[in-house]
Amino acid sequence: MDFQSVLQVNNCTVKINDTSILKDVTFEMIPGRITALVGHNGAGKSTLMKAIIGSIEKSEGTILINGMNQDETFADYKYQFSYIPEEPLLLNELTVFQHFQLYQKSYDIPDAIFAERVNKYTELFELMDRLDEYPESLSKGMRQKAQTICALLPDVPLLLIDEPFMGLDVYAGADLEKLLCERREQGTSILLTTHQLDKVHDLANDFVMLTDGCISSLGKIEHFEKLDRRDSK
Ligand SMILES: Nc1ncnc2c1ncn2[C@@H]1O[C@H](COP(=O)(O)OP(=O)(O)OP(=O)(O)O)[C@@H](O)[C@H]1O
Repeated sequence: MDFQSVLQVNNCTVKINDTSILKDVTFEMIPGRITALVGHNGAGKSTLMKAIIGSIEKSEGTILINGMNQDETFADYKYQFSYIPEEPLLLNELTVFQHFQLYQKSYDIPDAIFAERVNKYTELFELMDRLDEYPESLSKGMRQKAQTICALLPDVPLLLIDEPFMGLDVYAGADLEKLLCERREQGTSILLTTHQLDKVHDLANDFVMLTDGCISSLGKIEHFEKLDRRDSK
């Protein structure tokens, strides 16, 4: 086992209704880098994200974060990552601030760090005046911002982000980009999906390309630049 990898996905197959959506997927991420998961619509990117967070069952393979096996130590495994889904998954009965508190409790975030990050991120994403509101009164972009802040509150080794810039205005997108770079400098590894190839080039160190549920290529971002761009749409 290679403990230098923050994420190891080994020979993963995921089936939905007997159809293989992911087929024998194997790749790893080394710490402190941003990896872009790219591929056309329906290639299996979100399914792979869901397999990593454990919300979809694999039929074969293993997934390890920091050497912790998803199938053996799930309680510890889940503290190794936070996840921003493509569509915000907020709870109707909790206010924005209560969502933040839920993350504080789940990840044992010390009060001082929690207060500092809530202030910093809500100011940055202009949610300061929305803390006591429920998700239904927020716009989609605001819900996405609240969800993004939740995932950025803990210090986790691995951040998983499905379409991070979807629904964010250009200012919020640029702020998020800066925050992700800041986190990478602090040693966090980030796996993100995006169709925005300019972002892939600006942000990522590595790429993994999925084609029809299989990895069709992977490597350093410099090599992605040499690929035919039509392959990644
Ligand atoms: N719950 C489901 N039931 C049946 N098929 C599904 C289900 N979820 C995903 N699929 C199928 O799995 C394949 C991969 O879907 P997935 O959402 O992972 O792709 P994606 O690469 O994230 O696409 P996009 O870029 O459009 O977000 C698609 O063919 C999709 O129809």
